[in-house]
Amino acid sequence: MINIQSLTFSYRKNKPLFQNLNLRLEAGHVYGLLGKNGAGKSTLLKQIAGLIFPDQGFCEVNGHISAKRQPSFLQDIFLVPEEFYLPGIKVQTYVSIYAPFYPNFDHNTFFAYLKEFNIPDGQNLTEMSYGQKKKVLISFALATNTKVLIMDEPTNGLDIPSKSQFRKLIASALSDDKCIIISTHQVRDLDNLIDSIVIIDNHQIVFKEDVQTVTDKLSFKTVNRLEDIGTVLFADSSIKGHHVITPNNGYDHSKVDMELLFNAVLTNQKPIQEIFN
Ligand SMILES: Nc1ncnc2c1ncn2[C@@H]1O[C@H](COP(=O)(O)OP(=O)(O)OP(=O)(O)O)[C@@H](O)[C@H]1O
Repeated sequence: MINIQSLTFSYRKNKPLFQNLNLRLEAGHVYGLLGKNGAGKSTLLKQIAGLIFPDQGFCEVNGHISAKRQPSFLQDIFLVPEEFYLPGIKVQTYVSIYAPFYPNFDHNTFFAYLKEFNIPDGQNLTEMSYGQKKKVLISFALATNTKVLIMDEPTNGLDIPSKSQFRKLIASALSDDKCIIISTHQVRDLDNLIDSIVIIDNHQIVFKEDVQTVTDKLSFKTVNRLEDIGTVLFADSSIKGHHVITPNNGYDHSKVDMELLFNAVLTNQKPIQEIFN
């Protein structure tokens, strides 16, 4: 569904952010895009959405080259940016202006999502807090029914109950023909929602695996003594003990600790990659 090939891009001369970056994303998945500050997550999402253009290579979405920004491409992709501006108008007016750009927009679902988030639909957007505006934008994004839905740090600014509502809404919106990409630092917010993990680092995609494959090949556990277990691929200690990643012997069914996996991939990349190759 999304095919990025040999993407090279820099904001400033001689400082490439991406160098021959390749990535394929399929429909029917919720991808979690992880990376350090400044790794290029937002930039990559903007490249996919056709908001900025490659220096070399291309991003192709459903057969359309993003940079060409054809109407048939734009009506089937929606990006919820990390920072956004909403005009000072009522929610209903906002919908009547912007929904027509999306032929599959579902008004009933939009107002149902707003209700789920406790946002009164008669309110003016200028009278809303940042979190409330974000809920309007997320509801709008989901109601567009676009094949590709991209969200940059969507849970930033959401209160604790809204985070679980958000997970519920995304899970219910996913279908076999949709691809959802979420960039986040708040991996715990998206636990149980993300089914594939993509990590960007050092101008490249350094890890891309579905959660099932990760748990088939790796075990995540907490132990008191590192000496008691065999090969340790990565360990992080806390007062609760040593949180470790070990190769899975084939019998373990542990839950992925995304934070631990992220730190492991960034600090001990080669042995982890070898397990997946
Ligand atoms: N408009 C711009 N002009 C010049 N440089 C930019 C611009 N936007 C981003 N950058 C630079 O590109 C790099 C990647 O930025 P980007 O926002 O894509 O990273 P990120 O992974 O989303 O970071 P964060 O986790 O902090 O949100 C950073 O070094 C940033 O300073």
